[in-house]
Amino acid sequence: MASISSIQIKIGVITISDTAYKSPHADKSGPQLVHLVSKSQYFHTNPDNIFQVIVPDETQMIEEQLKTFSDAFHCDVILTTGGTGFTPRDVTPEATSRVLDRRADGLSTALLLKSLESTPYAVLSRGVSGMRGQTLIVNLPGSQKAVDECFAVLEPVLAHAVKQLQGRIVEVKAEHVEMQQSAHSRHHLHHHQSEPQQQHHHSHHHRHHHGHSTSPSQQLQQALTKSLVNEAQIANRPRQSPYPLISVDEAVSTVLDSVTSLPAETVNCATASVLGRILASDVIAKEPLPPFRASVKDGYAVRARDGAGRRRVVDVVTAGDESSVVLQAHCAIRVSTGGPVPSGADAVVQVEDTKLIESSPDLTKELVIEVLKPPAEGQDIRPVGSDIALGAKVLDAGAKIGPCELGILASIGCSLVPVHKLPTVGVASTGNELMEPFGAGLGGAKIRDSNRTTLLAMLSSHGFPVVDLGIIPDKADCLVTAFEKAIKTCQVIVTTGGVSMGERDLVKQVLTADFNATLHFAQVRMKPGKPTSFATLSVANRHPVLFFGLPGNPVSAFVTANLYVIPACRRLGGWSTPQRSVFNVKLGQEIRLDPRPEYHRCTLQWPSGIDADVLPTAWSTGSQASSRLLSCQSASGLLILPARSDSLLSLPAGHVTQCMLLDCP
Ligand SMILES: Nc1nc2c(c(=O)[nH]1)N[C@H]1C(S)=C(S)[C@@H](COP(=O)(O)OP(=O)(O)OC[C@H]3O[C@@H](n4cnc5c(N)ncnc54)[C@H](O)[C@@H]3O)O[C@H]1N2
Ligand code: MOO
Ligand SMILES: [Mg+2]
Repeated sequence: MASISSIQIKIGVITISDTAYKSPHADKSGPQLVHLVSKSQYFHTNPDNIFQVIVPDETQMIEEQLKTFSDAFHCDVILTTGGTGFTPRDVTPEATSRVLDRRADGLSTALLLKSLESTPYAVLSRGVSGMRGQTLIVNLPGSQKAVDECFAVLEPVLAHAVKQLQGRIVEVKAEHVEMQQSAHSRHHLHHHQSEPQQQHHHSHHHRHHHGHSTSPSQQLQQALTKSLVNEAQIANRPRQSPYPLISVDEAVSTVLDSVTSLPAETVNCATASVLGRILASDVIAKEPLPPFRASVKDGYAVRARDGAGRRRVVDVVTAGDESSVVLQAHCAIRVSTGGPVPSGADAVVQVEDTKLIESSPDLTKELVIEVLKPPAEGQDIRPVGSDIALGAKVLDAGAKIGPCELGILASIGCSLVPVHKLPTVGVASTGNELMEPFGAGLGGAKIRDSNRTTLLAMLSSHGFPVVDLGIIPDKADCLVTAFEKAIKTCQVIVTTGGVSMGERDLVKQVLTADFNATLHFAQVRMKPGKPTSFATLSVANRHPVLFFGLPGNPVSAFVTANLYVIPACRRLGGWSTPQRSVFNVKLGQEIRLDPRPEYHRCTLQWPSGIDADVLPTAWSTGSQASSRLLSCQSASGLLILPARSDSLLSLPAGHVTQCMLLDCP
């Protein structure tokens, strides 16, 4: 029993009832389950690890909630109560079945048998059980009495089920051994007090710092509690940010200086993946263009030295054809634009500069024409390689492959090119308040997660492969689990939220304490985006992983992603000048300054005349609150405004200031 009772279980309790959803006080079974769970003798559940919600009898909302507890909160067990009966609104088993990967009917049968001891009506409960990923989900009936009875059946087996589900059987065995050994060695402890106290050292053990040996029980402890951050001691947190406040320029240079381009890979020019990529080496033409002497005009191939005058039309070549005739004196071969100029000819005369003298009676042949002006040698002929010479460098290393570059590669038959690899960028939103954006209705103090949608779309539109890392609750363990997983597949990890001064702002602590990441900066003198944090993580045999902890406010996340994340990803992808273009604009209106240098969203009106001195006019998008994403809607640029000072409170209309262009590089 002792080894079983050491397990920490994270539990989600969902009351499923229209009535309880409308009046939460009516819910007795949910609180009862929480109570039973927290006082269990069979396993430990820290109060922070019990999540409880009420949802109505709506299939989609039930499904969403099960997924959130399983996929985002990484609950070990989800217990539902209610919605298992026969009324039309009872849909819990259907919603649950839709999210399960595997069924565990034995559990539901056991619950049924237990309930049948009290009432024959228990047969009307349709609850199901099973697994979604590493989460065990069990439907319990709605009544408090049934909850008590069913929990009594579940309680003794839950911990074992969780361990099995998470593949911790080996650790369980190791723990038995370790317990026996430690009981043995405790007798000898006081004899070794002059030796280093190794048992304290594990608190400095970082992930990815292999080489420390940890005992099986320490490993088990880490597997269970994950983070080394002491998130409970909120009174211990600093009351001022310990990180220096740096300038935007310094922050941008810090980011770009710590990033080098990813190595090259060869991509096929016939695939869309090549567009927007940066060439890793020069491209040399292995074919000339044109590959033959090509006519520039529709007309007649002639010998220039024959001058003006009559020519017999001896052959015809249209584009794509060849002529086997070698042109003789005072003859002409009719040619078309792009067709090969026959040998013997050294000029082309356009049809406009000729006159028809004689044709066949059925008009299908031109027999004789007259060249009206004396032609010059080489006239209207594109020599071989005149557009692209054989062996010439057509594209430089560092060039971005756009539509024309791709066309150039096509024109010389270059099907494979070396380009810098693209970083895979993972995007997560952190926050206990967040719900999936496009799912069911909101409740309580929840808001919809918009940052992930914005950032994933922004990164994809810049051509970077993205991974949706979901919503991570503001819990150190959850952050550790999510980051560990993300590091395996992503070169860049972008989170939003959890980087400021709040007690649940744990991102930086987890990065430094649990991952030994180098935190380069965590405060930037800018509005929005002050708590923007940037860290790098060394991973063996790989490019360092870049970590951007962007602020949670939607505008702050958008602006800082443009300033830091996009340039960093571009540099990884091989861009030598990855920053957005900055140019001068004229303010269309007076703009009041913020105490911090501000990146003020604006629309731009481009001058239509040809006056070289006229600049685009910039207009504010209105309230610049960091929470108001509407301030970014239709914004073409970010005005780079200085901080307010006593002598400068606002900038007048007509003032010329710098603007960073958002809608193109
Ligand atoms: N005592 C202080 N408090 C705050 C400071 C400060 O210096 N001292 N800085 C403020 C500034 S500036 C910003 S910006 C925010 C940044 O906070 P966090 O990065 O810790 O983000 P959260 O606290 O998690 O959330 C802030 C805000 O944004 C909303 N949010 C978060 N994630 C999302 C999302 N995915 N989609 C939509 N909205 C989201 C969240 O609900 C909060 O309202 O801190 C200030 N506080
Ligand atoms: O810097 Mo925060 O991003 O103002 O809102
Ligand atoms: Mg915060």
